[in-house]
Amino acid sequence: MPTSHAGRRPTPRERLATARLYLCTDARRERGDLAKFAEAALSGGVDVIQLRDKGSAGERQFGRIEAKEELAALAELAAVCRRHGALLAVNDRADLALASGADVLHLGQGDLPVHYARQVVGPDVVIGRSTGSRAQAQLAAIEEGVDYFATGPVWATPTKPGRPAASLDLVRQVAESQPTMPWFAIGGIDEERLPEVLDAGATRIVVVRAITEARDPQAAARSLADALDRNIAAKH
Ligand SMILES: Cc1ncc(COP(=O)(O)OP(=O)(O)O)c(N)n1
Ligand SMILES: Cc1nc(C(=O)O)sc1CCOP(=O)(O)O
Ligand SMILES: [Mg+2]
Repeated sequence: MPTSHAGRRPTPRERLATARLYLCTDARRERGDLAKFAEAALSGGVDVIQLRDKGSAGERQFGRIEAKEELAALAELAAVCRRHGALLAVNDRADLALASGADVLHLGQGDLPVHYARQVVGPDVVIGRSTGSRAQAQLAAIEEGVDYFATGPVWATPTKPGRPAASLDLVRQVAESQPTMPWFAIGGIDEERLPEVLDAGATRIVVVRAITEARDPQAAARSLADALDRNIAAKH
């Protein structure tokens, strides 16, 4: 547990300030190995883990996760995150962020407006925003109550079907606008493509398949985290 902030546990916002690798995962209902998977990903260097379970079309089909099951999965993740000093994020639902004691609530463009979400989760929970264009990113960067934003999809991705690629140009534009809040590139990013994202000016990324579908999630997270660290070190 990091205790560099005058011996006390750093706040979610303080931990966000240094976060560079953000993972979204489903509840792994098919495999039943959520805690083990999260342990591997966090050991590999993931800073933020978001539960994002919209259902799956695997061998056994799962619909979108229900609230009670989502809370149980969040409790499993919370225990692992606590051990690693990592941030736990809830997707879409302010009520579940409050109920689970999560550190982060991530809101899309169609989700609850931020000022209502803030009333539900309180002042200390980090709130993130999805953006898919330069205009949305510019708004999010100054939106009251928002602590970080994600921008993409950089490449079209089966994880978010039907969403056309925003391209590396969006990453370049956002980087050039020098937002003062943390921002992450998302969508189609893996170890192979990471150098292009970093060249375009991102220093933080969100991934799904690059870790959830890796044969060795810990090694996959480690490779991404190391590359992000090298990039940050080269900029100083
Ligand atoms: C960190 C992060 N960034 C973007 C998203 C996408 O959010 P949204 O646009 O609301 O889409 P869904 O994930 O809800 O399908 C995210 N979840 N997390
Ligand atoms: C959940 C999500 N949101 C996106 C956005 O652009 O807002 S792209 C995305 C999926 C990213 O998955 P992968 O790393 O497997 O490509
Ligand atoms: Mg959403």
